[in-house]
Amino acid sequence: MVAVRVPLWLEMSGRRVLVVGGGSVGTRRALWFRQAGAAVRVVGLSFSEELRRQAEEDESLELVELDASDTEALGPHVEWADIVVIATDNPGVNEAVWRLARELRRWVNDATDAERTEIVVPYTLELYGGGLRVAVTTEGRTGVAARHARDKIRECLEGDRGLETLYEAMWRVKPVLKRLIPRAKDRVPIYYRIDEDPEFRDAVERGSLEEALRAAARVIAQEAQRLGIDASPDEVYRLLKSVEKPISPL
Ligand SMILES: C[C@@]1(CC(=O)O)c2cc3[nH]c(cc4nc(cc5[nH]c(cc(n2)[C@H]1CCC(=O)O)[C@@](C)(CC(=O)O)[C@@H]5CCC(=O)O)C(CC(=O)O)=C4CCC(=O)O)c(CCC(=O)O)c3CC(=O)O
Ligand SMILES: NC(=O)C1=CN([C@@H]2O[C@H](COP(=O)(O)OP(=O)(O)OC[C@H]3O[C@@H](n4cnc5c(N)ncnc54)[C@H](O)[C@@H]3O)[C@@H](O)[C@H]2O)C=CC1
Repeated sequence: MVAVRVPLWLEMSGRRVLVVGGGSVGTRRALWFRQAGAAVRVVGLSFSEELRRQAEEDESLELVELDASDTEALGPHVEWADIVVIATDNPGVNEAVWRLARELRRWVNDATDAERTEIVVPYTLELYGGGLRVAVTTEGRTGVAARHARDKIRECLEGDRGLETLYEAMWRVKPVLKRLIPRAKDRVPIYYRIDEDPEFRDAVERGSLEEALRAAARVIAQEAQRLGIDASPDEVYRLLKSVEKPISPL
């Protein structure tokens, strides 16, 4: 396995995940992918109480009783999936499933072997109702250190009012700029003009969202006018205020 994996955020709705093993790890992974919107099928000799309960009320969570060492029976389930999660407590079975999934060119998340897993599930935290998310991993070298790092990052970010104000101001700026300034080449430098504007910075540092939005509106109107696009600071401010929150938390 290569040493450096590429960090990515994946949209999982419309995707299918096969989890092999219905114990505590299989349960965690199944619910994690299910929560992210994937259809999940769990194959195992037995299933946790939690999986059974959840599967009863969720038609996108399916439980199939099957011996995964029977690769002929498992084949169609692997073919059905985009991602195969390996999570049984039998190393021989895990190895066989890994081979089969690789043969069929499915992405593999091997929860039982950090070296050979293709997809790593990191330690995560969410701020601002899921608007800002952080993922930390040691790629299986030591989860304990990754967990501590995650908790330290949380402590550092949670108390930062300036960062929260910056986030709250800037998610409103993006759709307004996209609407007002059609060309990306013209638009992109404006994000930095706003970020560097002394009044904007001062308002952000003091945690004043209203003043930050006023300053952003002034910079945007100024830059728009320079490009021959007519927009007053008051109009831009109203546009900024009317932007709807871009995400709904998981
Ligand atoms: C590679 C990876 C798998 C992947 O990416 O799929 C991996 C691999 C392995 N972990 C093992 C053990 C444990 N993992 C946990 C917990 C979590 N482990 C998670 C991720 C990852 N674990 C990925 C890399 C993460 C990184 O390094 O940054 C979390 C974040 C997500 C989740 O699992 O849902 C979840 C956090 C839950 C939370 O805190 O919320 C606990 C604690 C517990 O279970 O409560 C233990 C037992 C105690 C211990 O060992 O620390 C073993 C067996 C070791 C052995 O046999 O000795 C292997 C296999 C191996 O090492 O080969
Ligand atoms: N990545 C992680 O965070 C962690 C990974 N692990 C690894 O995950 C493995 C599983 O751990 P747990 O879920 O706690 O074990 P568990 O004992 O709770 O569950 C094992 C599951 O595997 C299933 N299984 C066993 N043989 C099977 C077969 N032939 N076909 C189909 N299903 C089969 C069982 O039915 C059961 O549902 C551990 O052995 C360890 O290697 C363990 C802890 C954390």
